[in-house]
Amino acid sequence: MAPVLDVRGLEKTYGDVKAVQKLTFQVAPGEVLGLVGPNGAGKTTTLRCLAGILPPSSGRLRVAGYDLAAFPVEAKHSLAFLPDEPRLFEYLTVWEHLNFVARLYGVADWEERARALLEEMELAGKEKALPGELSRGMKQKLSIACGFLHSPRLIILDEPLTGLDPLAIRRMKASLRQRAEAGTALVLSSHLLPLVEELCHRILVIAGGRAVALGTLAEIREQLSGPDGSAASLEELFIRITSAA
Ligand SMILES: Nc1ncnc2c1ncn2[C@@H]1O[C@H](COP(=O)(O)OP(=O)(O)OP(=O)(O)O)[C@@H](O)[C@H]1O
Repeated sequence: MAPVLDVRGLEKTYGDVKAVQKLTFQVAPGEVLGLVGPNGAGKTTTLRCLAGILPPSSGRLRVAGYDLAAFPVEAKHSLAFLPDEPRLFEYLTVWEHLNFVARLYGVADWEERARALLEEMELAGKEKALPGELSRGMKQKLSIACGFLHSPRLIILDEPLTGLDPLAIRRMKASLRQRAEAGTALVLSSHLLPLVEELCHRILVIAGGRAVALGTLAEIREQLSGPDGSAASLEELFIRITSAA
């Protein structure tokens, strides 16, 4: 099956800082890839490049078969990027946000979808609220609803559960799982390693901008810990890998 996301030799430098170096990986339809690494490892930079927000210094990115540099509109139409800090329009209500996103992406049956998403995100009844009247978690949920509205083939999430309460976390995990089961590819970055362990099919560990491990948790365990580490948690492996790197 053709990958939804194909990353070849991605590099990003800021002046003298090599934030991301030679990253190559693919994400298949229905697959959830977890991106983990210590502070400053290059996770946000990688996600911003994948979303077409930051131009890479070198390398090639394809989303749903479209080269992100050559066909940015088509590639971006196929993805949603959900940053860790929800970015909303101060003077648009919840409903107007969804309407605006629907018009940007040309979603014909948006009202029906928007209603279902507001139910899913527990925002029903908040249609007329402005962002200033929403809690931090509600803003996060609205941002996620906007990202899901055009049914993207690739969803990129930076720390998706920040600010959500325990019940909302459980629901969000179920929402992400459902979308993956329906064939959406997901890339999520998080420091919450139990979440990554629970949701992700494969894990990419980066440190100092470089990939230091890529595979299923079982494969990473086998590569790194040898026979004695067969039960090592992702947290233990993470500490071993990133200390060595
Ligand atoms: N706009 C920028 N200008 C210069 N350097 C930057 C910029 N953004 C990030 N960097 C540098 O790039 C490197 C990677 O940063 P990045 O934010 O991608 O890391 P991260 O893995 O997301 O970290 P964290 O877990 O702390 O969020 C760091 O050395 C950081 O200082």
